[in-house]
Amino acid sequence: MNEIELDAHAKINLSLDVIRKRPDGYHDVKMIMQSISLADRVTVKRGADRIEIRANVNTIPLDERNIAFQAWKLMKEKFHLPGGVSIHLHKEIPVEAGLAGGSTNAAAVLRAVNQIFDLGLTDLDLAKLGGGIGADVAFCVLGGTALAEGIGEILTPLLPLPRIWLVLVNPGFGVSTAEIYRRVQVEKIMRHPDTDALVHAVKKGKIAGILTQMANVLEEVTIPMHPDIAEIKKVLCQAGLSPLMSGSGPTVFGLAPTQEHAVQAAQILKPRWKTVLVAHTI
Ligand SMILES: C[C@@](CO)(OP(=O)(O)O)[C@H](O)COP(=O)(O)OP(=O)(O)OC[C@H]1O[C@@H](n2ccc(N)nc2=O)[C@H](O)[C@@H]1O
Ligand SMILES: Nc1ncnc2c1ncn2[C@@H]1O[C@H](COP(=O)(O)OP(=O)(O)O)[C@@H](O)[C@H]1O
Repeated sequence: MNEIELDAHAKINLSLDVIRKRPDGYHDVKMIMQSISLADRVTVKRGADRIEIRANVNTIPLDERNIAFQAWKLMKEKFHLPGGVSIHLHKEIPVEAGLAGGSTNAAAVLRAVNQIFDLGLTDLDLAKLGGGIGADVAFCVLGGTALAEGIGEILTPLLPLPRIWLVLVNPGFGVSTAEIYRRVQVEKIMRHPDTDALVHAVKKGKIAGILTQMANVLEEVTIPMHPDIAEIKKVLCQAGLSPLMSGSGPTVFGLAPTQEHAVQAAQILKPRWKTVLVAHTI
């Protein structure tokens, strides 16, 4: 096999708690992660002795700063792979959006290289390798619903949820994850999510329990910097959806009772915000 094309799914955080700042500057977190249907299309092709990255957008770097490049470099060095690859990223996931757009591209490259070079690695092997590239990469390899701890790389898979429809609203500007974590003051966090209660609700597939427990402590940092996010949450609430900021933001997702409800709410929101998408949990 010389070429492989994969869907690289985005994630949302049904909850996000920051526990402490670590001596290495990273933060220990506790989050419930959920893969969603929104996806980039990643094509990896075996090629001459170099790496080439192309994309359908001009908002991401196409050199060694691209996390897909780092994923290939890791695999090439670790497994002494011959030659190079050409990678095409068809981005559908907004950039710097809190949806793990970069991490999921890296995860797709790990999976594709494993198949193209017939390395025989398991998803768990790949997730472990991914943890060395970025905090969210391990989850993006495994996908589904999971409790993430450590810096995000220690994963406990949870039972898949029934399909939940959602509306994603992205205001059209990016947020730097590093900057948001730099500004977090753990001792000043007002409301920590009850992660155990949320895990329980997820295990029971109780959507009502999930809705009441969803919380993201990074909202306390990102929203004062970008009040647009509070406005999006308000409008989603008025449309009958349960809203939460994903990751470090700025994308807000709203859980809808039905697909029709999500589609109708999205129609109302579309004229106002740069990107409004209907998706579902997978
Ligand atoms: C906030 C979350 C929630 O899922 O997602 P996004 O908003 O990025 O999608 C993640 O914790 C983001 O994970 P990811 O985006 O992979 O982080 P990385 O590239 O490894 O780190 C970017 C920077 O964020 C900070 N960082 C990241 C993760 C973490 N647990 N503690 C941190 O302090 C570090 O300063 C790091 O240099
Ligand atoms: N393949 C990629 N796709 C998206 N962003 C990338 C990629 N490679 C590197 N980046 C960089 O990663 C940073 C975070 O982007 P992204 O992963 O989309 O956001 P988030 O961490 O909020 O989910 C941005 O500065 C972006 O330029």
